[in-house]
Amino acid sequence: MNTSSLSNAALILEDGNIFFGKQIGISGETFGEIVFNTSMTGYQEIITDPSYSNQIITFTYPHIGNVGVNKNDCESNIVYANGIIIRDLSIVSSNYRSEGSLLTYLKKKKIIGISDIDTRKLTKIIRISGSQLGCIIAHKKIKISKTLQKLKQLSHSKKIDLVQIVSTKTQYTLNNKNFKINNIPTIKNIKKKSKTRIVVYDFGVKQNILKILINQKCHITVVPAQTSAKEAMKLLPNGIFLSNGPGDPRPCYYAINAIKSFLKINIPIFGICLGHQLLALANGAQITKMRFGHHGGNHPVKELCSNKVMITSQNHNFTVNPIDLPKSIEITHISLFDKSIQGLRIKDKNAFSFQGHPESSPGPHDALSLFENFITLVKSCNYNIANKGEKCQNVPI
Ligand SMILES: NC(=O)CC[C@H](N)C(=O)O
Repeated sequence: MNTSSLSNAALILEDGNIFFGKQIGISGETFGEIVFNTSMTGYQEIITDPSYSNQIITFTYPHIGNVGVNKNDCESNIVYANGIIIRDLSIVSSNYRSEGSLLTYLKKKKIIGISDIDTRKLTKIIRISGSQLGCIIAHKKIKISKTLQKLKQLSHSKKIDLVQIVSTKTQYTLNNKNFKINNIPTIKNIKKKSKTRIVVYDFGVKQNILKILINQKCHITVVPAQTSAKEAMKLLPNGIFLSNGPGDPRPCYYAINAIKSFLKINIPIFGICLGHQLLALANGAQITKMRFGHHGGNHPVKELCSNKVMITSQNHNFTVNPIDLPKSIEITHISLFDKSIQGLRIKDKNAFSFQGHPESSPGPHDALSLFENFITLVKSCNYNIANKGEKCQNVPI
């Protein structure tokens, strides 16, 4: 198909809408679920967040690339997003921390993107129709009917468990030598005496979560998503952290089983985003897909016990269904945008979770105190802490 001389790329949506624009990144074709992110800053953290695996991100903020890219702002070494869609790519990277341009970075990471399209119009389409699949074609041979056919096939294909793809394949430990820890908000009220042993379930964990835990003097062991509770308990953890991650949490039966075991022995648990959804599933709640999800840095969330409102960073397409919520679950936070569940606590257990991103990166730090709550809970439970002369003992699971 012949497009205008300025266009060398197209975005084709499942519903037949087509946008012509300019290729950014490498040439080729890429498919994925189109989501829009409303953050005004933090494009590098967003594209490297493993939770965006298999998705194509539209940035509603019109100028992307202004501050370039740098090593420290990556949420992983891989760009997990399947593609990016922007209005204007900045040709100048103007920031003292910049180590290169976004364009060069996209090419290096072999990412396909499109610029110079009406992202406001695209966002309105997604808001009305709900999430849909799309394809960026970044070469001259744009074959619309063939692409539409492939999009139809994809929308009917079996959903894959993305967590197993992005999770670490091997267990590893971390300390503060592993990170150049700067720009990490410090939580003030934590006593930094003894190391707290945390097992982090990596469902697609963001680096900033690990940095914050390490900054709180935690000794961290990151384990693959499929690690059984028995294996994890051999590490004598004082607490379990359930990370964020991509896709639908419902196929992650292995993690749901492990969480059920952790709940039985009542070890402290904190879950973020996908981790929150898995904790809910382990307690018998239902998960549903949202119309177009929450992706942005300005989502108001109310803590129900205090009526305090915090502005939070969010990135999710699924949510805990409030209908027929099991009695064991207490809702602790709700979204002031759509009243969806944003936080929960398991009654009579040392387990709680948050749907948004208290680690931010990018986004506001209002919910950071949830990490403080976790560390305080872990310290007060003394799980796997030996008294003088005793050895740590695990409760058999
Ligand atoms: N950031 C996340 O952990 C996302 C969780 C889940 N994949 C969702 O889209 O709802």
